[in-house]
Amino acid sequence: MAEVHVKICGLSTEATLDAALDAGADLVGFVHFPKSPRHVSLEKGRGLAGRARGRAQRVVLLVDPDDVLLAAVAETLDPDWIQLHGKESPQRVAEIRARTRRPVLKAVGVAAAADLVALPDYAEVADRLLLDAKPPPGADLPGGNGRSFDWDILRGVVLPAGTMLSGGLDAENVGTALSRTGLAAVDVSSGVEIRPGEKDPARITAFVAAARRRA
Ligand SMILES: O=C(O)c1ccccc1NCC(=O)[C@H](O)[C@H](O)COP(=O)(O)O
Repeated sequence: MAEVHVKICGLSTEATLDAALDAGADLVGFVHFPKSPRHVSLEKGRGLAGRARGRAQRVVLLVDPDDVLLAAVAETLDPDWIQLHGKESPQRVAEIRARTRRPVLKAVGVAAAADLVALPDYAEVADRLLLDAKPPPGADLPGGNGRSFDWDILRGVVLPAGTMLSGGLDAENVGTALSRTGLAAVDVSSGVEIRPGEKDPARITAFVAAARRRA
């Protein structure tokens, strides 16, 4: 059985980035979205992304970025992936991928089976999909809310290889989530934090170990 791919998202300090790298995370995510408690400036992101180079795939997380920001992010952080967590259309995803010449991880919000209808169009243009719990109405953040969706919605659904499961995961439930969905890649933010924006090295280590154990 292929090893589970683990992404730790919303890293904003050298110490917690090092914890994720030492734990063996495959991808590390840096949020550039000022409303987020995990937001990092482009300069801070440059330092973190540089620190992780060669040790994990570096993902910069953007929400409905314009072309000016995209150019600045590509130049400053030189990310391995761009994660799009906003309302980007499939056409915009294709544009961003072409413009930045970086692989794109497109987040799709899931609350009900109807939300899966959009997946084939995004799968056509994005390099990977990330299935996250749809934010509650009026939420400040499009992601990073520590909420999960009903994983049984995915039962019997054929998903592209590499599709990541996200939303409300932690060391306690990630094994069950992997077993129930059959996916082989997970992403976490809140579930490895002491409080919003403050990652806990011990929880990061525990999450990676639990994901690798599966259920
Ligand atoms: O993490 C954030 O603060 C964030 C802000 C704006 C857009 C997306 C954001 N996070 C995206 C992620 O990839 C999270 O890891 C994902 O939504 C899961 O979050 P959580 O449920 O807290 O584990």
